Amino acid sequence: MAQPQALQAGHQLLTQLGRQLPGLKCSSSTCQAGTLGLGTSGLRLAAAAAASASSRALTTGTSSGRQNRSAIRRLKAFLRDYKQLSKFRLSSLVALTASAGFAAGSGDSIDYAKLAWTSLGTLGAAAAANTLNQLYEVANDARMARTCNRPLPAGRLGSRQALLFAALCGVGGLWTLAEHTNPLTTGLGAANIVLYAGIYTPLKQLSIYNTWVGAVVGAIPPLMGWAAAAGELEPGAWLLAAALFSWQLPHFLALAWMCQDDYARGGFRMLPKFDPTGRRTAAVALRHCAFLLPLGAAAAALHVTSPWFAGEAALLAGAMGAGAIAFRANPTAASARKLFRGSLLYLPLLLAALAVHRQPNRHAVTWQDVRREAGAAAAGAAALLPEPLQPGRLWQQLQQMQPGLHWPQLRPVEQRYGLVLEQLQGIKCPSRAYGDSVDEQGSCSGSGAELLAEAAAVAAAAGEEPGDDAADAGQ
Ligand SMILES: CC(C)=CCC/C(C)=C/CC/C(C)=C/COP(=O)(O)OP(=O)(O)O
Repeated sequence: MAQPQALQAGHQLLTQLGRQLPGLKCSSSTCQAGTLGLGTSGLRLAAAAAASASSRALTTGTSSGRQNRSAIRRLKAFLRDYKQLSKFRLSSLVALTASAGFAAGSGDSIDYAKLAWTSLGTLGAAAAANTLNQLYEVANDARMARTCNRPLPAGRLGSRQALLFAALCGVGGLWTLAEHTNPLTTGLGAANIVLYAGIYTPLKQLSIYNTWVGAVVGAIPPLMGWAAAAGELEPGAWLLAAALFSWQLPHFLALAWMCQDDYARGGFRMLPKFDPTGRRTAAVALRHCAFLLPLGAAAAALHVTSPWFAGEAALLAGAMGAGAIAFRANPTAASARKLFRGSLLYLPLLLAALAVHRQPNRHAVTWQDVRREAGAAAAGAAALLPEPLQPGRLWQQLQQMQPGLHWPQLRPVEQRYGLVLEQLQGIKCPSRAYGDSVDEQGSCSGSGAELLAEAAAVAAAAGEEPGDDAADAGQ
């Protein structure tokens, strides 16, 4: 019994140590054990306990059990390092904002498989960007208590491993987006890696405006999600991006205020360093909380959400704004921490409210929807339509929209519908392809479902009057 207990004690101490490392406070000045509240003697004690536990295990334990445990420990440490390299929590939050964009940009139904691919691709791209960011900042991170235990400055991973990981995540993420979404989404993902790793990251050491550029980086993932769902960027997408932009300023400025000495040690130029009274920092944070107040009303006005969201979003922004007001009145580490924590609550709550009150995007009919419905309609039509089928009114409308289309002289009718749909794939706005209502400017409205219902009605009419081409033509 003594052996497992001894092992457990050693393991617990090491685990405790491991847990405390990522929780370093940014106010400490070094990355040594003293900052952990354990002290170097505590560290030695932990190491001694672990060593004594393992030596006892050596004498009494079975070697295979020991090997298994040590292999599991190594695997866990390995995974933990790569998780840190990807800034997994931040990358997951980024993927979540892309999912929110996808849901908001979707039509009547959400294509969950595509949503999952979009989130996964975004996660890969964000992990690549975060790894490149850490590769650039090894020396800076080593000087900061908040970041010195990251795998690169701590020496647990080398730059070649990190570069390979960045390449794998980046290529994998962008390939996933290219394969499962569209060029717009993939292009935004690629551009965002360049913006974050190539522009924002060096700018952190050059100008306080890095925070604003970083806010643009954080605003792009919801655009990616929307683009993946709808194939284009509509006003609702820009509204979501604006929300993410404004949210990041109070969030990152509060963090920069709390950790200002640490950032200065790292060589980063953050606004608080040049703002000893905190008035400018607080004013920017407060201004962006104010920008968030009417966000929900704008979303409701654009039919992105129901009007309920207007009230809820205003309440959430008001609560975060109260934190910013308190910070402005008394810019201390404590009031900055409150604002920071408030911002951490704000975003998931806002996204949850958006998901609950989302309204279908009338402009977005996914090709999955169209194909599914067309398949069903075509199957029904095949049973009813007389042969040969002549191009009817619907077809004429489609040709007006897209003059290059040709009528496939093929039977049976399912194939014909299938081929027409194949040709329509290239059209940017699927509902426009259906020609339900297209205004002078070429803006599209209506939905594929409406036209398919019309197709089914025409098919049914043709079935009632076999051979009557006029019915098919809808004339
Ligand atoms: C699709 C894609 C490429 C998305 C990228 C999204 C992304 C990485 C957003 C993060 C935005 C941001 C300013 C983080 C802070 O970085 P920091 O360098 O200040 O953080 P640190 O101080 O913890 O290193």
